[in-house]
Amino acid sequence: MLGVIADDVTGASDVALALRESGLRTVLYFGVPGADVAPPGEPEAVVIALKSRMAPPASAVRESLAALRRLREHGVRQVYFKFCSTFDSTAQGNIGPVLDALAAALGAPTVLLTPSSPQHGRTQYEGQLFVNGVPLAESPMRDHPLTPMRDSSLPRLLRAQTARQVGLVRWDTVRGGIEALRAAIADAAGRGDRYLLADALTEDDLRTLGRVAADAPLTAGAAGLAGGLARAVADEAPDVDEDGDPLDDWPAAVLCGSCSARTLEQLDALRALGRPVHRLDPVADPDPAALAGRALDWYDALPPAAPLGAPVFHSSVPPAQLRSIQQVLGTDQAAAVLEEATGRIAAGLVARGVRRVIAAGGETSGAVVAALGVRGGWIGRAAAPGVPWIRPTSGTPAALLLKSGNFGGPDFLATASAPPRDHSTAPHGRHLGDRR
Ligand SMILES: Nc1ncnc2c1ncn2[C@@H]1O[C@H](COP(=O)(O)OP(=O)(O)OP(=O)(O)O)[C@@H](O)[C@H]1O
Ligand SMILES: O=C(O)[C@@H](O)C(=O)CO
Repeated sequence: MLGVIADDVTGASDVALALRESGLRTVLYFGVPGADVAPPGEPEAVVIALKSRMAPPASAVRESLAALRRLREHGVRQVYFKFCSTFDSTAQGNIGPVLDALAAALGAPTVLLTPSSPQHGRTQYEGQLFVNGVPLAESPMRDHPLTPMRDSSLPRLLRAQTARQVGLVRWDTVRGGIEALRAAIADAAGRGDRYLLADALTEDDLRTLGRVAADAPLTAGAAGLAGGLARAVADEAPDVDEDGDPLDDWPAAVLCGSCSARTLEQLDALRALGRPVHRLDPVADPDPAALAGRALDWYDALPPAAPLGAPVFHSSVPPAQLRSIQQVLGTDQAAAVLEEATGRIAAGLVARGVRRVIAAGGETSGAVVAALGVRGGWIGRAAAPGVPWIRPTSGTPAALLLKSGNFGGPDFLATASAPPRDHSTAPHGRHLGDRR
């Protein structure tokens, strides 16, 4: 069984989908499951979603080691550490410190890793990370609210976070095939390299890397290499788990905390459709309970049977406006207020009958999952690459769609939250009663 430790919840659903699509029966947990929780069915992969990306390094390490212990108790011998395909992290971590701790605990002499995820437009070449062909530091990630990425060199980024030796596996070596790659890894290990950042431009490259890492105790990266690894170890055609799929007529709501360029575009598409949109302004109302209360009052006042479509709650603003809000409240305080308010809104919406909760942003989704008390879920159909519907096994009757900030096309949120085709259903479900 393959065990995955993911540093945020949208990343966890992204990697869980990649594993499922590569043929492994996959179960997803939010947070480290209790010792008494046995995985349902007979999964071939277990993903544990942490919310450790932005945590202080010491607690990210503690949480990751707790996840590792639980995975080992479930019989996992091979571990994948899932971090963001845009290497979201600070100079202190948490990718380096978590890798150091996992590698030590698993006795992994060298660790192969890459954030490359071509299906999401992320590629690594000569150690540089590209986002849709643009160097990371020139992509919209340079304006990320919590982890602005201002360097595209992966070796430099990782070296700032670990004392261990970082090496590079160049693309021509990867293209040279399995044997050349194995020899290059052995050479690098002989030179003392502990982390090997592997160039990868295509799914084929990731499959080659996956085959070489198929027996390694620890591998790391984004969903791309996890898929390559899964394809190397899976021996059956992909299974499809219908249990994760919500019905199209379940009342939906959209909650956006991501300020990514793509999420802003998706919000514009929702506005263009005339969807009811409510903005959360943490400066006007820095008390999360009051901010959430006002949002739910707005929802309660919407005309129940008008075909307005799913309501949208968001705090997403363009970079300049974001900076001025952060200057007033402080970055962490603004995020904390908004995340708590968003969680409260999600819980209030589910209590009012919403059964499809669509959240944009990893931290935001983490807050939603925590507020709904969801501990685990089955992976359903993909609404977009890397974005599966999740059917929780506990905590809420609602299906969840947890979208990484940058994922999905411009119409993704509109399509995913589309009202049922026949408009006889109430737009946000207060007449629908209990579903399925
Ligand atoms: N108007 C705002 N002012 C200040 N902070 C905000 C504002 N809107 C959102 N935020 C915060 O910015 C952070 C956005 O991070 P989040 O992980 O949710 O999105 P993302 O980084 O775009 O997504 P991903 O991690 O999936 O790529 C959250 O902590 C959110 O609360
Ligand atoms: O790898 C990615 O880009 C995503 O799965 C993610 O982690 C965003 O938070």
